[in-house]
Amino acid sequence: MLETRNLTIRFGGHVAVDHVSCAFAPGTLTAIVGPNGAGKTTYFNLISGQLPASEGQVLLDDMDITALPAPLRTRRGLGRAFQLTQLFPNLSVLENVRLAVQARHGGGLNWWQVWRDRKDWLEEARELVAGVRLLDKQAATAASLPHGDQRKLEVAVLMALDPRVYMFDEPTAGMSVDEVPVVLDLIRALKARRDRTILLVEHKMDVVRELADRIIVLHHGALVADGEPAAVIASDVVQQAYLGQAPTAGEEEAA
Ligand SMILES: Nc1ncnc2c1ncn2[C@@H]1O[C@H](COP(=O)(O)OP(=O)(O)OP(=O)(O)O)[C@@H](O)[C@H]1O
Repeated sequence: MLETRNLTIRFGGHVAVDHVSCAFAPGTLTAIVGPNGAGKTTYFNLISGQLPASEGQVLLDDMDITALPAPLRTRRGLGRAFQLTQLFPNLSVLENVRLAVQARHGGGLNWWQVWRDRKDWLEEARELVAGVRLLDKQAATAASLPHGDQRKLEVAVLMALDPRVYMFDEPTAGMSVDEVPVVLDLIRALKARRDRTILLVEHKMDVVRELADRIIVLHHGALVADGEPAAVIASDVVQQAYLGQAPTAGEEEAA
């Protein structure tokens, strides 16, 4: 179980994440939504350790990991897609995924001959590369890929690491229309396993509505709604703070 307690960060006088307390259970996909600047990415950064909390805690299986740097949180099972640093730019698509498979099996990230000979790991890597539709580019270096392909490769690397907590920050942003379903299918398959905690920051409400078991809403850094998707989307707080800001008929007349 991943949990944040009163998690807060201030930038000068600005409170970007404001005492957010929330628990995320395995087998649940939680979408984090909110207007631009609401604090979603900053909340992710606090959970994954990219930013230090001003106040509050991050707990993983009841262990306080607030003081741990990002790599140690990763080692404990927090996995975040879309940190380009995860990729080795000069290695091929297949090698990037193979190294992640190797890391998961405890082989570390050293490029030793002995690990290269593990045909089963190579096969697993190839299946993951096929899953993101990059087999035809398996020999290309990560650096040479167009943006959408790099993001798909990041998903494959994350799947290869198979963390207990998956964090996706706008997974389909910058992807072409034919790439989007590939990534959504993978998230769907992951969700169907029902054994992983999945956090998803996503602006596209149709995606959120379809994938999320639960939605939390951040607004000005604070948690303002939390619950079952249909109810949260219909709630006044979301309609006003996020979705429409559509004035009611009465307000239109008054304006
Ligand atoms: N390193 C930083 N220094 C100063 N202010 C920051 C920093 N990081 C984020 N902020 C501020 O914190 C607030 C929350 O930003 P954040 O990027 O988390 O919002 P968001 O909900 O992810 O927005 P978007 O949907 O546009 O990605 C914003 O006002 C932003 O300017």
